[in-house]
Amino acid sequence: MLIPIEKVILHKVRMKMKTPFKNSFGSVQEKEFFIVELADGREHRGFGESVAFSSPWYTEETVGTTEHIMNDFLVPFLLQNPVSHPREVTKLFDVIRRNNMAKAAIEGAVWDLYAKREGITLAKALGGEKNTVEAGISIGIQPSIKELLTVIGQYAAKGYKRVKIKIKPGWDIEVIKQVREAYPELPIMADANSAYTLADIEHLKKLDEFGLMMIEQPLGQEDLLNHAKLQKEIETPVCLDESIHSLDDVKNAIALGSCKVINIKIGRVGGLEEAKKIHDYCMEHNIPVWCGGMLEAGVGRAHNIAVSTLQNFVLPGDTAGSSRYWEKDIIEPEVTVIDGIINVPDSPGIGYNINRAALEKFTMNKKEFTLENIHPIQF
Ligand SMILES: O=C(O)CCC(=O)C1=CC=C[C@@H](O)[C@@H]1C(=O)O
Ligand SMILES: [Mg+2]
Repeated sequence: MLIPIEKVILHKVRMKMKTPFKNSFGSVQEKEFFIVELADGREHRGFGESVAFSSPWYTEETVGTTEHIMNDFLVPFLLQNPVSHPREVTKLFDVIRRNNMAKAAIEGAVWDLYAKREGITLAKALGGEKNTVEAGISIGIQPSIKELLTVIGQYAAKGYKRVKIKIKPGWDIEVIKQVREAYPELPIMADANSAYTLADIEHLKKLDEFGLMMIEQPLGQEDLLNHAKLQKEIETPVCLDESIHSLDDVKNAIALGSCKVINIKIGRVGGLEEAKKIHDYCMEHNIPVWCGGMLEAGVGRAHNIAVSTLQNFVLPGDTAGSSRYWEKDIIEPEVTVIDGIINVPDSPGIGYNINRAALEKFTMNKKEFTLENIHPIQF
């Protein structure tokens, strides 16, 4: 049976984070994004969240490109071509190259709508089995090592299952050394966001003595070959983030030996269906995966929790609680982390309600699309 989509609403939202998040590229504090709302003409509403940032420092997508691609292509195309299962959306959108974050925002909303219509949780619709997921925390670059140690202490006290520390040249070996000395037992990892090149191999080898769970994306996003060379030389497992946009990228990375761990971000890989395929492939190849974060508000967070219930998400994700970034989230209840654990909600779909008052408060503008008001798309 087709999933009837009568109306698509794109809420353009702006939320201010409690504190800026700083990595090797720069700093984010104001986050603009879209909440995609799909109405089935009955009582069900499906929600998705776009994750691209305002400028193209993480991948090439931005809030502006997401808006253009959703408004002018994806939304009209979906309204014209109803699907009977969310897995068909990936195939439908395949005629449009890349723009994975725009695709994922809409595909995620179709999954939520589908699960709600079926009366099952999104986690179950995806084939997830866990009732709880482990949460890690990602900590941006701090003004000093002393401040970093304090921030880590606060999150360690909350029971987060692992701490990710951002590194870059000049803020790396000494930082990790001091963190390790201060917290000898804490599971820690480092994320470089491509701040190094293969010429830094001897420098990166120095990280081996600190027992890191992994180093995330040390080299450039196109550098699968060099990551393979690096992985052969260092003991610390390499995890790929920015290099992975599809199952094909994962196949290449594993065949080359470029990494031992994969960070799956639903937006970066174009949606939940591709995320699931990557998960399954990694499981067959003994590559553990975890769910990366994009500083999401509640809807995106809920999708991350649902995908993390799949069996091979064996490492804690960047799925912190709502209060990590937001004074007030747009879902209710908010996501809470207790002793590093999130209870997977058991009501249908994403399992959290939209707090309409909060959503309205943060909405800058809203566009509604129906079959009657769109320009037909043909390829
Ligand atoms: O959502 C979170 O809490 C994770 C944040 C995080 O570590 C990242 C988000 C976006 C870009 C990067 O800076 C970084 C990452 O590379 O994983
Ligand atoms: Mg990363």
